[in-house]
Amino acid sequence: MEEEGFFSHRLKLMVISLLVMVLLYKVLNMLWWRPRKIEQYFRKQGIKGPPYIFLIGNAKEIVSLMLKASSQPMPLSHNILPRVLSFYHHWRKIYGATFLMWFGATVRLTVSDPDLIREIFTSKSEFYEKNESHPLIKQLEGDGLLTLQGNKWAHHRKIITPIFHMENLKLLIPVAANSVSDMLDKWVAMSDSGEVEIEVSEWFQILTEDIITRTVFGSSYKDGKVIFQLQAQLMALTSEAFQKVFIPGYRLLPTRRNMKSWKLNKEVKKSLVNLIERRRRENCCNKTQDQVGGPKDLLGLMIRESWKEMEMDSNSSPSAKIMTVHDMVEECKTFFFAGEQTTSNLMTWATVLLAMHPKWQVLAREEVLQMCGARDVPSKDDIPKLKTLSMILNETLRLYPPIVATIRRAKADVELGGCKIPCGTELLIPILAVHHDQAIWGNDANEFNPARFSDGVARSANHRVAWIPFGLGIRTCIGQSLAILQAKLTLAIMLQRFSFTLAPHYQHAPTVLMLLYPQHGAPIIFRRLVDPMIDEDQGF
Ligand code: HEM
Repeated sequence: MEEEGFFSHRLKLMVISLLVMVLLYKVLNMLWWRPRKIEQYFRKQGIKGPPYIFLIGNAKEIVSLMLKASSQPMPLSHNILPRVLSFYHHWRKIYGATFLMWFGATVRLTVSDPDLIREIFTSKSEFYEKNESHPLIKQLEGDGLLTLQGNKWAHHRKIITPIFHMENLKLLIPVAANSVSDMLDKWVAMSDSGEVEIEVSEWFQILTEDIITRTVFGSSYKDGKVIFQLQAQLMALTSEAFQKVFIPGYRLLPTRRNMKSWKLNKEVKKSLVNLIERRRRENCCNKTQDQVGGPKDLLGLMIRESWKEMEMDSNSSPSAKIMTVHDMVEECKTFFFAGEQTTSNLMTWATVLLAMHPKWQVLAREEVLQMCGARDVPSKDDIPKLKTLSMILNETLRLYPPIVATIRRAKADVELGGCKIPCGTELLIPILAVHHDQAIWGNDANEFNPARFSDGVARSANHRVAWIPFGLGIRTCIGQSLAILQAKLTLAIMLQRFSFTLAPHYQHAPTVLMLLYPQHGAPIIFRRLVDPMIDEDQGF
């Protein structure tokens, strides 16, 4: 008996030791042997990069390069790549444009050749997928269009697309113009002797919050506004956390900030569920309610679709896809995340650029005055005719794209530009670097020259895949027409009422924290144009 117990004890010990050894092998393989093997695999193909460091990869060097670059403002130049993507700029000089780098034990290959970018996003897109976001961002972005994959993504995209049809967006113009006018009236009220200094990035954020809220909630705008104000607080808290050095698992600890975030997150979800349930009940009593008048909104479309799907489901196929309340909640969060700060950043940089380049400001104002006069807000028919403004926005998105890079992951072993890429490799596409590449845009790649877009985007550079601020292929930005419409409307009304210059204490410091933003704000001096027709003639 005793002998039997002794053997079973030894057996247990052996099994435990074996399990520990297997675990150790797996950990070492993941954190050491596999990265080394991948490094060698790429080196044999002529692709090098900064060496992998156990566990952290190149994170320490990336953080230190980024901190050094953002420690001081830069001259008033648009050569912002060395400051904004300092690690990319640094290693590209050493290893060439295609190099390997490590985020922890995850390998990333940089790809900036437009032919290869086209392959990844369009001709061979079935071999690539979106990667998982940073855990902090994951809780903000919602499990909606941005992150969904496969059939569920295609189903949601089909339901949501009608919101962004031009005919629908045009219906938003009167309310959007009212919001812009209200904002500018406040600036006038704040101005002493016709002049006022405005931190535009803050004001534009409030403005875009408003239009996104209308796009998402439509007739439930007021309730939606309260919810999105909470979501905005959550986003500010996450930005703060994002600036701290990332410690794995830290976000799970009950710190004061984490607890506040959890509470806000819960409140947002609960309020969205309540709002959706209420609207469903209303629609149930009057299913046509959302169809009369007003633009289509995200919530209305999703609820209507879920009714249709439920009817279909009860009649026929039990496998029909149904959009659940949870799906709707996640899509609302996604829209706020994807649409709010991106658009306000575009408007901020466009205003800064027009303040830096008065010649283009005058040209843009002349066009607005010619199309709509000095007082009338631009109508749905005027907006497409504002060609100079379109060129200015395209050039702004080229030089200062709100999203400076994107990532795809190889779903299988693939070949790209003659290079063999193992399954799981992440590809980093530095949109900002493509947009500033002299080989693509010519010697004036770092100059502000909207005229390069005078014959349209397709002819602005020597490659058709050179301008990609909204991404490319089937996962291209669904909200781009809304963003451009809002930016055009806002700038047009602003140009009608004010001339503007950089505040003397403006510091040029583009930096990236999720999106590209002005590190020290964007203070602009606005001067009221009493009669823009006359002021224009006098050369303002
Ligand atoms: C200037 C403003 C904007 C910029 C620069 C921008 C940029 C982008 C980019 C680069 C992508 C593709 C990301 C990738 O492929 O990895 C994207 C996707 C997306 N954007 Fe935008 N965006 C803007 C405004 C908006 C607005 C206003 C909305 C919504 C109201 C929006 C909603 C989305 C959504 C839902 C996706 C995911 C589409 C999909 O995968 O099907 N964006 N955006």
